[in-house]
Amino acid sequence: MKQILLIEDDVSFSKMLKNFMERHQYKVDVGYTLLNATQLLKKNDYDLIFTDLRLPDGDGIELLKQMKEKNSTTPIVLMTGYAEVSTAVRAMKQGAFDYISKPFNPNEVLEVINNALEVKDVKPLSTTTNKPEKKETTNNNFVTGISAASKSLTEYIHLVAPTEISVLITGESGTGKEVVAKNIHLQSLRHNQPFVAVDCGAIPKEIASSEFFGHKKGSFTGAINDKIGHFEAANGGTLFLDEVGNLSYENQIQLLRALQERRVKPIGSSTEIQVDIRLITATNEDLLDAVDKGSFREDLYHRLNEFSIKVPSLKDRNDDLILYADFFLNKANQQLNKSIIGFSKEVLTIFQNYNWPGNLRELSNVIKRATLLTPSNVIEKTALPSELFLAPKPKSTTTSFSTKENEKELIIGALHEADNNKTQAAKLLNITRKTLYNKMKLYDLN
Ligand SMILES: Nc1ncnc2c1ncn2[C@@H]1O[C@H](COP(=O)(O)OP(=O)(O)OP(=O)(O)O)[C@@H](O)[C@H]1O
Repeated sequence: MKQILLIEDDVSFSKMLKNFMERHQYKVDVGYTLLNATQLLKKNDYDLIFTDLRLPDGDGIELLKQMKEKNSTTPIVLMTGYAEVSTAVRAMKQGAFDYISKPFNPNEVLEVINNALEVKDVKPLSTTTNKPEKKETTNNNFVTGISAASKSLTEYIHLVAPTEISVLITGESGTGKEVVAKNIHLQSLRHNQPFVAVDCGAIPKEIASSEFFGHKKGSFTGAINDKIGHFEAANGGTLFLDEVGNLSYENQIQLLRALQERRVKPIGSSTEIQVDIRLITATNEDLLDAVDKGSFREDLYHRLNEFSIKVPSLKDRNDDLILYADFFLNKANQQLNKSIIGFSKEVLTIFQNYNWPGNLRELSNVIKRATLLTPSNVIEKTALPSELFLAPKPKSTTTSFSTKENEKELIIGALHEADNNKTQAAKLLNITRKTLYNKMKLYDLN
């Protein structure tokens, strides 16, 4: 049985991790401090060391140095917080086998352990040839963020997924609306049934009904075969209509009818087909505004919007940025067959200061391009497109908050940016919540 030394000062977390590892047939000793770990290492031989980066009496890097001095071949995996990823990257250069960022999921832990033990069995690490390869540690395609905005998003997904409620997902372009829709499907009772995603913005209105409901061969010029429509294809599962605001008025009527009757009739057919679908829609437009203007039917709007979820913009998920960057880097490494291990400090600062108007899609593209352009194992500023550092994010925290003239505007701006969340707005303004309340009272902003 392989033996792991787990070094973690958080007692309940280490207990949980130990139990998990033991359930997977590893023998685990726990050290709560660096001293504790050193004593255990004197007494026992371990196949793998899994250590927190920060320990009460030192850090994982010190342990790395000690092991190196002893010419140890035991792979070391560091557990880090997201803000410490660049330190972990430095540690890997000094010989750590891998790092894993908290919070991590069980599959990631297993994958890292397997990778490390595999390398130990096949090719013991030596102190001179310790150029570790960063392995993909993320198993699925959904990263659950750690920011407050991401946490409430995850909570909403969990809440609504197991129901049959129609969900309207809103949010800027590239925030991950389709990924959220897929996730709702995967967490629903319909997860073994089809998930059919349709981009309504890409369907010309003349052929929309044939796309949605299908057609019979010969029913119109160009109908050379029978075609199954999206409703029928999604039968039993989930139909996801993206950019739903782009549907023509006529298509909206057809959609509403299909949703009310739960039956569709392919063009040219005389028989109706019963369909059982769960509907999820998404839009980056203000649909209520479209309802007001009369371009979107109010009855359809209410039908689609039994529950709505707003996917936060990347600029409002600052705490998640490094986590997503790391995820996209792993993905790009795999796609481009590279093994870049991280970003320079300067690049991370540029990422934090940029506004990301294209959200996660833009971040993913920037990282893929940079991965392609980077010849070394760390992404530097030179691999980034210049718009990232020529247009820094306006920071409401700095500037002239103390000057009375614009104080009120800054507060309004921060409240708006934080979706009226006072705690978050206070954070943006770098003042306490109490000060924010006082100032709101002063400026009559209640
Ligand atoms: N939670 C997530 N974890 C990992 N990757 C994500 C996540 N959310 C989004 N992405 C990635 O970000 C990119 C944009 O996501 P998606 O296409 O779902 O955005 P969208 O809001 O539907 O965009 P649009 O409004 O343009 O249709 C995709 O590459 C997707 O894989």
